[in-house]
Amino acid sequence: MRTAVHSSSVIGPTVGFVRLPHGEGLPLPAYESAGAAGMDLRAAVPEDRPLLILPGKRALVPTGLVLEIPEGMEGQVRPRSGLAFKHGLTVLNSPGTVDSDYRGEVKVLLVNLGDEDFPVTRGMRIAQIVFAPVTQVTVEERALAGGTTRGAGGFGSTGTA
Ligand SMILES: O=c1ccn([C@H]2C[C@H](O)[C@@H](COP(=O)(O)OP(=O)(O)OP(=O)(O)O)O2)c(=O)[nH]1
Ligand SMILES: [Mg+2]
Repeated sequence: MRTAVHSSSVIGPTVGFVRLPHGEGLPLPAYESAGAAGMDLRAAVPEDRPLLILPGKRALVPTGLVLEIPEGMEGQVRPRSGLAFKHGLTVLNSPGTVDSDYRGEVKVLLVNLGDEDFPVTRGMRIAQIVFAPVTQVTVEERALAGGTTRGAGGFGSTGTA
């Protein structure tokens, strides 16, 4: 049973959603619980032609949506943990980055890491998108980086336990 879509009391920035013709009839993404971080994205594949992803293969899945994300924000396309756990299905480039100036269709790059064929059907919730602030920095070339206690230690330099 699907639970009701919640309308959060949190008022955030507004993101524009434009539905493309092949997305007609699909529900717009929505927060599925009051405190959800992401909105689920649905597959805008033809009703009569599910997209079959074979084990080890990947597919770019259309969502039927063009977004208008405010400047200073991005959309992060992330896997749904249920699909990853049950079927080994994940987002290959996770988190996918949707730039605020992108006006093409948002697509989800799914990869099947499971051992069975996975059929993506129309309207299936295949991934989620999280909107987040972005900071663009100014590049300042320097001759040397200032010293720190860590220095160049990394990749396990502080131990494993
Ligand atoms: O999961 C994703 C990732 C990206 N995009 C779209 C929106 C993003 O703004 C654009 C470019 O993404 P990215 O910068 O990750 O790809 P690129 O390989 O660097 O392509 P480009 O040269 O177009 O930036 O592709 C998606 O629809 N879904
Ligand atoms: Mg890029």
